[in-house]
Amino acid sequence: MAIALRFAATPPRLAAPIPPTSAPRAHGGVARVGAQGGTRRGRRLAMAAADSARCQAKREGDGDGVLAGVAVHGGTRVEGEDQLSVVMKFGGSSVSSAARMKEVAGLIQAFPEERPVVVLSAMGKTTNLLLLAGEKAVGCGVTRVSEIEEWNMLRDLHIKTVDELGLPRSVAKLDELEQLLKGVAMMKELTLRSTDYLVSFGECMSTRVFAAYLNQIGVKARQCDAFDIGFITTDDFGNAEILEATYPAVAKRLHGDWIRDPVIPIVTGFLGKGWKSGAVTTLGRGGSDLTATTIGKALGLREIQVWKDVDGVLTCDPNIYPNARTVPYLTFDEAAELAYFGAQVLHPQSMRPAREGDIPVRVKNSYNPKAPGTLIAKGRDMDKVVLTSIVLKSNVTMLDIVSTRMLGQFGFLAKVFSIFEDLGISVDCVATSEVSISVSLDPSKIWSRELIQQELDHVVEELEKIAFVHLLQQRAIVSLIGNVRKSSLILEKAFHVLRRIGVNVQMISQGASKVNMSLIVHDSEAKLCVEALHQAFFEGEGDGDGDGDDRLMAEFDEENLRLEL
Ligand SMILES: Nc1ncnc2c1ncn2[C@@H]1O[C@H](COP(=O)(O)OP(=O)(O)O)[C@@H](O)[C@H]1O
Ligand SMILES: N[C@@H](CC(=O)OP(=O)(O)O)C(=O)O
Repeated sequence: MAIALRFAATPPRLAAPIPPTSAPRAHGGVARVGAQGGTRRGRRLAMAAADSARCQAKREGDGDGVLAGVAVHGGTRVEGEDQLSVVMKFGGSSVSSAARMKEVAGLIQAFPEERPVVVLSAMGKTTNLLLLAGEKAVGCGVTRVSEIEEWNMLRDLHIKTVDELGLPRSVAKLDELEQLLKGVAMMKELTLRSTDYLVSFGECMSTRVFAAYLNQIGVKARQCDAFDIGFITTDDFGNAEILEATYPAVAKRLHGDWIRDPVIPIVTGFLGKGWKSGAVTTLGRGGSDLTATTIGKALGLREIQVWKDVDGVLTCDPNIYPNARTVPYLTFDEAAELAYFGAQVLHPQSMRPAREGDIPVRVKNSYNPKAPGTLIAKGRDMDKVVLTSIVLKSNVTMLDIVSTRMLGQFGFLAKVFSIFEDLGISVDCVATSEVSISVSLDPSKIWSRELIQQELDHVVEELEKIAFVHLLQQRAIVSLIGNVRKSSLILEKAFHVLRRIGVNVQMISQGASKVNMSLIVHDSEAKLCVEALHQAFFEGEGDGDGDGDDRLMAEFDEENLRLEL
């Protein structure tokens, strides 16, 4: 196996750290300049822009109610009481029952000075249940739809929830959903397009129930379907991309509605409208985070909050190793890399709008709102940062591709990658030498779908026309997200730990992102690696034999301690 290690050029210096704030801040009525208007000149420009937009809105009689107080997508803005101020996104784990919805309503009420846009996911595991119910409906026959276990589970959950919240059962759209499942059973067919429509019921139901509950307790709210308020996407059902036109459209709609009638918008996460088909699309699993950051950028909001069931982004997946700790600060780049390499806590694309709009993202725990959470922003002081988080992506397939031709030939890499492009397969990690290339393949073209064997056979067949190919399955990528300026320190320590536990690394890759070093190991050893690396980097354990290794560990512990202080 060829091992190649590519080091990045000198990383850029990042900006000063951002002061922590443990709870959303109030602004009263004082105009505040957003992140991009931080300088005096910026502030003057922002004021001028706001004034001119206000004048224009006045001149135009505020036609359809838009831009009265300047809501600029991704641009400088001035915040006042006529503006929505934050996004609060609550994931499925935060709204999994009536009790949880009451808690979330309490959280929104706890910050009366905020003017939030609320984004909700489907309740609990509803999306999974809808997908399974749809699959079963295809083969079960119309008369047996009512027996589908997953349909019964999600129907019972929604009925119990509306009953406990004291709402009419009709709020939950369950009849419509049952009709749809019967339609699928009748047609004996579920396309990607109809799957998205089916799955959209999860968010359509949770938002309707929650908005009705807020109104019932006297907090004025308006339910909004993302596909009706300007979320315009590609027509890639199951994994649609948000198009640029979304930003002005969403800003116009949400801001206009707010000016006309300032009640809290409760927006369906995860959904959009295909620009050609006009049909409902979904943004890939976990896509409500992306809905939230898109709204944040569209309206140029002060902060995007994503409320989860953990105390923020953690040093590793707590399901893999429960001693995981909260990471207090992250840059957008670190968070994006972490999400892309498999940390389920954030949608892989969700950092993009936040980064482009320079809107800080706060990851909070709806079960423990006092915990400060994680603040994700453009820059942070990286001087004392060594390792930030360890991410594991399992069930990865690797290909070792060795050229059949002589050294020094050109175009080999181009040929290899054009084959991947033609077959629509995305590559995660790459390591190259003169005559060989090792790649790991993204196990999912569509977020949760595994690369199927036929596709793999096809890739190998194509590559074998130009190279010797070895297919290696059941591998795992252990990604070390950290300060690449300390890459030697990180790798020295990591390899020391891995040698100690007897694990052989099969490939190393360090991308240009400057925050991620990826090690490929066998799947069966991956969990052990994460545990041992976590203990060494975050729990201060050497191997205890009192030699230089322990001194190295002590040096690391000292650095980490300084960081914590
Ligand atoms: N590095 C990590 N930090 C925090 N949570 C993680 C991490 N890796 C995986 N997770 C998992 O992600 C879950 C939160 O994400 P998700 O289920 O999408 O939340 P929600 O549905 O509330 O948006 C946690 O419960 C945790 O099990
Ligand atoms: N309900 C969708 C979208 C989503 O974002 O969910 P969550 O926020 O619970 O991860 C899903 O399960 O993929």
